Amino acid sequence: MKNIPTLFEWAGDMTTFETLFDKFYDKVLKDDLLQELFQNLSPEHRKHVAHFVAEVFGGDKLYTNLDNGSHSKMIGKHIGKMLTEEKRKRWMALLIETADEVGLKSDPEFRSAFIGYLEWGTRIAVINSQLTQNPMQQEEPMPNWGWGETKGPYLP
Ligand code: HEM
Repeated sequence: MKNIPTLFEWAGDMTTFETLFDKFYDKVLKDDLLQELFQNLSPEHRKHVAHFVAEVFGGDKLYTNLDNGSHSKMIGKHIGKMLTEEKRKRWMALLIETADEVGLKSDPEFRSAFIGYLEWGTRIAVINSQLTQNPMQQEEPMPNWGWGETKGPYLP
């Protein structure tokens, strides 16, 4: 395959990501374990997370350019939150459930990369949430996530 699409292109467009996180945070706000953590956040929170993940997957840089975010700012949001493994697992479970419900691409290659990123990102969030100061420099670049070992999209 000559032009390998980014994970963002393979998944769809910005609406794909915004819909995924919109439905996800609807669930989070009804969840016994996670509700408290998220109940006072602004309505923009879900859009920011959608933009962040879309940008990491190779989409337009809306988190950086529209939301005035950066990798360091995102890391900073988790500092001191004292997230637990139980909460991380619930966050993952609800997002994967939502992905199926909204019909996010479900081919093995895409889901492998998607889950790989979520495992990485959520575990880092838990680690950083135990800290009292942000360890990341402001100028650190955003992460880029690709297809990984599967090397590309599913080809029938
Ligand atoms: C891949 C994993 C994750 C990504 C990409 C991510 C992304 C983000 C981003 C971009 C923000 C900032 C939103 C804004 O600017 O409004 C944020 C904030 C937040 N995240 Fe995460 N997050 C992840 C995992 C988690 C997990 C596992 C939890 C909890 C179980 C969590 C809890 C929070 C909370 C509570 C905030 C808001 C903090 C505040 O503004 O007071 N995150 N996250």
